[in-house]
Amino acid sequence: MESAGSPSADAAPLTGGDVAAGTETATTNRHDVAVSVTGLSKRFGDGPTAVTAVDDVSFEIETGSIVGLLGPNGAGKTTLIKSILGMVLPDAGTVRIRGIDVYDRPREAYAYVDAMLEGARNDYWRLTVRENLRYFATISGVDPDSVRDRHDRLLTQLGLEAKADVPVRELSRGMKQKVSLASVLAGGAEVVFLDEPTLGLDIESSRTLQRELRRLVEEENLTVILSSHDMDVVETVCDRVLIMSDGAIIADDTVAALLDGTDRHRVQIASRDLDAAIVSRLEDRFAGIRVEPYDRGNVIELTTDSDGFYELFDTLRAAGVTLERVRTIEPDLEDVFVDLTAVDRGER
Ligand SMILES: Nc1ncnc2c1ncn2[C@@H]1O[C@H](COP(=O)(O)OP(=O)(O)OP(=O)(O)O)[C@@H](O)[C@H]1O
Repeated sequence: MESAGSPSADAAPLTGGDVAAGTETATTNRHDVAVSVTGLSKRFGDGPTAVTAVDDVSFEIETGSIVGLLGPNGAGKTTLIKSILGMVLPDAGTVRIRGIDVYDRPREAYAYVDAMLEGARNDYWRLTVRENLRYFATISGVDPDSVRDRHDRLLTQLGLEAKADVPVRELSRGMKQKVSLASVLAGGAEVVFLDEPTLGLDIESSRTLQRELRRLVEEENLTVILSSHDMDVVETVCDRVLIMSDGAIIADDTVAALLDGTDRHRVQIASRDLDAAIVSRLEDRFAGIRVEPYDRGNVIELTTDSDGFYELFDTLRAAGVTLERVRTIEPDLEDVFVDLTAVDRGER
């Protein structure tokens, strides 16, 4: 594992110190910003096959908030998170955690941070659940006896109380996932990175976990950076969303603003006149259309922009289709995501 603490000599110089003065006063005043990333770039390889995984990315994350990181496969999310965590050495850029430059003062900066990557972390399967929490508190530099109340609360909130003294290897996958999350939170980290935290959890466990995250953010000022392909989780739990595409951040806003700003409209239309020929014409024009039988006709559901919306109704009118049932459906984060990433790839 590469470490931010020992940048290799051939790495391009980092721009540490450009953003804040680095004085104690500047550092203290910046504590409302938990994470600050400036001009971060990372390329893999050389020549024509080189990939720019992270391309001059800058953002700040406010203390006591949950920020979702979304993007299609290969967008650069993992590279970005690993660069912030010092597991990948970026070619350029600055990362500060609570005002402390992670490349200049890694020990201090990362003292506040913990992470769960790829949906899990290395819990010790032979140790019990509680022993794991004590172990991870200890390696975070915290006396486990001093955070016993926190551990009790985590065990209760995550439904692990009855399993506290059971070795982790005997637990179900979902339970292990919860132990992973509890371990990340066990040492009192103030900033946590969670990659796919709800992967493999049943709906109930996923909701419990989401509630617990919100509680920790609201009551304990925890800061969470969460990446997930589950849009429902992101929409429900995040204060703000960063959407990445091709190494760049193409949207950075609250969930509400992203939903308000989207030109995506989802509509469901049922008619006995929607026969196979018309459905086929619509399928040629609108990608991702859903079709189900309805009486002698069909019910169709599709998502499109304003122009597509007008075109749809013009087509139906021209074909003499009687609209028996029309239902518009509020766009969700998935619609916004598809819209923005399609525009970025030049597909719309
Ligand atoms: N170690 C590496 N060596 C070479 N290329 C890499 C390496 N790690 C990532 N990449 C490339 O960098 C780009 C971004 O990858 P990254 O894993 O950061 O994306 P991601 O958004 O996390 O994707 P996913 O959602 O699939 O996990 C991809 O083109 C990937 O192939």
